[in-house]
Amino acid sequence: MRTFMRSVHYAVEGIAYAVRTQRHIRVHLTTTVIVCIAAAWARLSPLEWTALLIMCAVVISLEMLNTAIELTVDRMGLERHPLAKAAKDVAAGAVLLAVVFAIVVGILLLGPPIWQRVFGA
Ligand SMILES: Nc1ncnc2c1ncn2[C@@H]1O[C@H](COP(=O)(O)OP(=O)(O)OP(=O)(O)O)[C@@H](O)[C@H]1O
Repeated sequence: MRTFMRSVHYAVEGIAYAVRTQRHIRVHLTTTVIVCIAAAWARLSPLEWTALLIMCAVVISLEMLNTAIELTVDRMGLERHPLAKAAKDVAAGAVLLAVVFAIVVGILLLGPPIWQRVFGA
């Protein structure tokens, strides 16, 4: 149990570090809060909430892994290298893909109910 609590403690330290140092993670967290307010206002079903929350979690988690990869690459050496570039670019690409899919899911789920409530059509 002590080992588990220590692991949780280190994980929370990791989350705090990411939030403190990474502007993109703060942007994703703010977006998640806005999406949750919109989902509550649009009265989404539990299944729709699940899809939205999964997408938010995927984006934030991938952004944190992207940060971990950037830190690891920089720790190995700050000189320019094509493999360092590829590692960082692939990690950034993973975040971008997740963000694009999250936007599509958000529009599909939030678009129609918000449109209906705003324009009554
Ligand atoms: N050591 C390196 N060798 C070659 N190219 C690199 C290296 N470090 C960074 N790059 C290139 O510069 C880009 C930006 O890298 P950087 O480490 O500044 O991350 P970032 O995109 O600014 O991330 P963040 O804003 O989240 O800190 C990388 O995607 C990569 O293309």
